Amino acid sequence: MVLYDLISRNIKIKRRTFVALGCISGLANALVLALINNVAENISDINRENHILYYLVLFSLTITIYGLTQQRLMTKAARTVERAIAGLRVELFECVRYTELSTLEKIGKERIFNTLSKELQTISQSAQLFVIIGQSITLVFFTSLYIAYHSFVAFLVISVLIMLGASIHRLRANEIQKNMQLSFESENMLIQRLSDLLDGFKEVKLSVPRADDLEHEFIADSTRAKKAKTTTQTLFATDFVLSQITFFAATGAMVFIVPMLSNIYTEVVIKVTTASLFLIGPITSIVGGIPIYTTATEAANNVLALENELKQATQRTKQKGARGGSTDMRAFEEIRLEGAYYQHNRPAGDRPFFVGPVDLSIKPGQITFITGGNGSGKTTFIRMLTGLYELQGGQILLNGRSVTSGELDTYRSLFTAVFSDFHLFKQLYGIKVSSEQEIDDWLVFLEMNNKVSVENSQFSTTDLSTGQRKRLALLSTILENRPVYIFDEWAADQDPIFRRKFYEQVLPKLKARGNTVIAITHDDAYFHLADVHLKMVEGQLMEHHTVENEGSPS
Ligand SMILES: Nc1ncnc2c1ncn2[C@@H]1O[C@H](COP(=O)(O)OP(=O)(O)OP(=O)(O)O)[C@@H](O)[C@H]1O
Repeated sequence: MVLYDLISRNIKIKRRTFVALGCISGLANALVLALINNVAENISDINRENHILYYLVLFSLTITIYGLTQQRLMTKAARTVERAIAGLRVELFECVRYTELSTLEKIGKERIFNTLSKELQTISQSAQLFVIIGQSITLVFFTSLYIAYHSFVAFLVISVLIMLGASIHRLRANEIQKNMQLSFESENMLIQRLSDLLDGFKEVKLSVPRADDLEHEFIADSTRAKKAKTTTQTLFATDFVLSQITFFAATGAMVFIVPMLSNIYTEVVIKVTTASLFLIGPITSIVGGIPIYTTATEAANNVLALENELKQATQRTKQKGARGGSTDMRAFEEIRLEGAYYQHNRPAGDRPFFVGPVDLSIKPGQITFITGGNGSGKTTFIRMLTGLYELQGGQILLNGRSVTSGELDTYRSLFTAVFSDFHLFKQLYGIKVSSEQEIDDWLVFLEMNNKVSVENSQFSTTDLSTGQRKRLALLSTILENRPVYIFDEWAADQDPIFRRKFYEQVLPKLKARGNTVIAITHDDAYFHLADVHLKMVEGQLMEHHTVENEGSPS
């Protein structure tokens, strides 16, 4: 049911149309049986009375009706499921988009990739199965009616045995579900190992022990996935065989048991036996479809679980209706942190790392440098300041007014950043450029005009050195023209000449434009260019003294 609920959540399923088409197709299918039985039984009479053409036309008509309704049913089901999947995909994308960074870090990108690709695909592949199972159930229903019409005892016997077969699967549903969950988790790990291999390809190529170890872990995860899947498939295979045996028992019962329980004629025995044999197709479809249905149900559970986790963090922001992108923040008078605090929880036994409490005031047009040792908390602090991490204590005041969690999206649109682990978007998403000339001028200024051009809001290439890619990331932020610029060790990958240009020309240009700059840097040769110089030591902002007597952290 969870699968049906997920699919029908956002789209209106025309249940009546499906039921009507299913009934017509199932009935047509059962009629084929009745016709064949009838013609076989009365073939000599039919031939004598020249009625064979009549039956042939009826037979052709029945299979035509079956073909048309079945085709329509399958197309409709595929369309419905694909529409639902398309909606779900966008919904999940939106959930990820609106979720908080800390939630994303907790969930892990492997699970998101796996759910958005494989799990949705599994659900999509189950579309035709719904039709086949639904239609098979209809067929079993009509054939059972046909049997009941000829012998109620035969109907009872076959019903009991079919129910017995169905209950075999239910008995082991929990074990199947447990193994499926195990294989989903192992597959998430496999994606992580594969990312390690691809993202860290160079490092892996350089170290045989690392490559061996990685492969060893990959094989272990793969074996775990294989075991879980094999166990599931074995359970399904056993179920299938047991169900088939039950079914053969039902057919056998038609000739061995039913005549003993009731006084029926030979031709009735033949009819109910033929009918029960006719059930083999639909029952095989139903039993054979159970693994796909169960896999799809499990996939639906995984989609829902991920969505719930994402929504818990997202709902609050969305409900309050704040959307950063739609608000154009061009100016601020002061950003003030009061007692700002954030704590990273770490595995049991490890001491949590916290930054704060931080008290700080940032004024427009100020250039602030932040220095500090590795792991001292600079990046965490920047994430707190920019609203990427929601504060666990204290508050952010924008122009004297406290920023609520619902306003974080709007608040975040004050900032643009090139992080140390920056991502260069090939397309300039969400950036409106006033003129092509502006881009060309900046490309010349950043000494990138001979390497890259921008056409249709896209960089002609991003296959560049890290330093060059960083210059393009810088260009993107410049074109965004947000009030506050964050640079996390931006100049670290630049040659000395461009490094100088960054500190002595880019930063002053931004300042002249009225932009505020907060840069994490260790380039002590340029410390004198900062208005404010802060130092992070073990999560505490220290030695925050002014450099040129302009602006000071409070
Ligand atoms: N997502 C996280 N979960 C748990 N701990 C984290 C997380 N991110 C950072 N930390 C821990 O917080 C501490 C501070 O990390 P942070 O990245 O803020 O330091 P940093 O000063 O920017 O370091 P670096 O100069 O090396 O980039 C580190 O000890 C790190 O292990």
